Amino acid sequence: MKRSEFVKRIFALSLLTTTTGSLFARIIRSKEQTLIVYLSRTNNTKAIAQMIQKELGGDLLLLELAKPYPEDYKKTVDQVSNENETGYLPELPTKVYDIGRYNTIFIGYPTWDMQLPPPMKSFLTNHDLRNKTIVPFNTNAGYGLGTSVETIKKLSKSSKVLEPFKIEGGKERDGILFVMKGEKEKQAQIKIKKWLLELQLIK
Ligand SMILES: Cc1cc2nc3c(=O)[nH]c(=O)nc-3n(C[C@H](O)[C@H](O)[C@H](O)COP(=O)(O)O)c2cc1C
Repeated sequence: MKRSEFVKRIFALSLLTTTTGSLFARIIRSKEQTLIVYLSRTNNTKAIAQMIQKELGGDLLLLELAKPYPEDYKKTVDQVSNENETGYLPELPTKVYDIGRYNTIFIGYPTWDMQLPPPMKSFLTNHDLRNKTIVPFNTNAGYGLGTSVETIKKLSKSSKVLEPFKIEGGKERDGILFVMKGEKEKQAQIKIKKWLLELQLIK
């Protein structure tokens, strides 16, 4: 890597800091004006985020939590349900200070409680997403997107929200965790390509 390119990359990374001052969010690659931000507990949504990045490029950002959810599924379900009822927005250690440089922001999440997960509500609330193109993508246990896209539209103000991608992922309730491998992974790759073509984000 040339020195100038290295400096440019470090600069891009340094624009992402945590509120505690420690570096950095997990940016895998710094390129273009696309940000792919995702929340993932059992890595299905993460796999989809990585497939999108492979097709399109862009910066990949895992949404981390100041206080992670319990490992226990049932306890997590109860906590999420409570947060949804009270409108509690969990604290995120990460803020993307240079959000202005991105035109297109992919928002990836699992369906939780038939809603947008509270941490993603926090992310959308904490960032100025006016006049962006927002592209939702989702994995779920077979029950679909719930109210998540309506919530994204509400929280991203005047941004244009494109047609979401959704695919069946894990079923943690039944002990089925990561499924994006083998034939399922291939199907997902084909489905993502078709979706991005339809959105005219790739040619
Ligand atoms: C707290 C919690 C709540 C969930 N609620 C739903 C739901 O309401 N509907 C649904 O289809 N799947 C639900 N799921 C299943 C996840 O959406 C599904 O397993 C998804 O693929 C997980 O993505 P991940 O591997 O990226 O974490 C829930 C999972 C968790 C952990």
